[in-house]
Amino acid sequence: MFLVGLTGGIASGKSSVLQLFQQLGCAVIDVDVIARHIVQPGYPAHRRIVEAFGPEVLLENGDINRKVLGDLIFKQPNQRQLLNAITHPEICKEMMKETFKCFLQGRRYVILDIPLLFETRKLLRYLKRVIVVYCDRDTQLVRLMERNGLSLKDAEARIQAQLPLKDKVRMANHVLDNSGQWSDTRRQAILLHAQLERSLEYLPLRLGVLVGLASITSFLYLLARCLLPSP
Ligand SMILES: CC(C)(COP(=O)(O)OP(=O)(O)OC[C@H]1O[C@@H](n2cnc3c(N)ncnc32)[C@H](O)[C@@H]1O)[C@@H](O)C(=O)NCCC(=O)NCCS
Ligand SMILES: Nc1ncnc2c1ncn2[C@@H]1O[C@H](COP(=O)(O)OP(=O)(O)OP(=O)(O)O)[C@@H](O)[C@H]1O
Repeated sequence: MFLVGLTGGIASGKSSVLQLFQQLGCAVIDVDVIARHIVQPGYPAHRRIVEAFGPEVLLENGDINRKVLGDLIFKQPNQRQLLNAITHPEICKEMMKETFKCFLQGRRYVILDIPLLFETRKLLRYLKRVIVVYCDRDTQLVRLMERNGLSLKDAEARIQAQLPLKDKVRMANHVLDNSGQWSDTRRQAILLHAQLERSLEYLPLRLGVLVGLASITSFLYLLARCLLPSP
């Protein structure tokens, strides 16, 4: 099974594209969903967040107040590092479990939406391909402000907390430009899906050819040893 990473910037359109790949029949894993799961009350990360940031980051029902915690960590890099140190190992464990489930289901490849793939870099070596969902900065700002009801200043702080999207584009194998209409992105994603399906099909084939060639070479070598007189 092969792993394909999908990343981008905050509100660049990763989840929308991931949903489309899922509709096209791909196995998908959304790391933001995992990140929300592992901070529920009762989980170790929840306890450690309260210890580190205090009860101010809790709602009345005990859930994490994501708005308060978000405002805190997107403005202060040291607080962000602290939250990452608590959540990332737990996210990683859960992601490995989900990936293993896909393997047991016999999936040929799985697409993982990992927002901080290039910031953390740890998972890059396991990925066969990386797709970056790009959109220009003004569009990203507007979409982020609208979706999260943020001021310009707060939205800019969130974008600043990540590597520039242009740098991520340079490190990608495939780029989907989501600056325009959704129908345009959808068209690009459908083409990319077909391309991925084709190219990943060739991998087992190439392996088969290699094994075949190795077997023929060994057979010829043994045959030559039997037929040729020994010195
Ligand atoms: C800070 C939190 C509470 C804000 O919650 P909120 O519901 O507002 O945002 P959500 O979780 O939907 O994340 C939205 C996007 O924010 C960006 N983002 C989230 N966490 C971080 C971070 N630590 N550093 C930089 N960008 C981040 C990503 O692009 C993500 O896709 C939450 O994002 C969180 O718990 N983050 C820590 C876990 C993490 O690193 N998640 C990112 C996936 S590895
Ligand atoms: N092509 C598009 N045209 C208009 N709106 C779009 C387009 N693509 C995405 N959006 C909207 O932009 C917002 C961000 O999209 P989405 O949630 O898919 O981004 P994301 O990269 O997953 O965000 P995050 O990093 O916060 O998880 C959403 O409100 C979505 O509906």
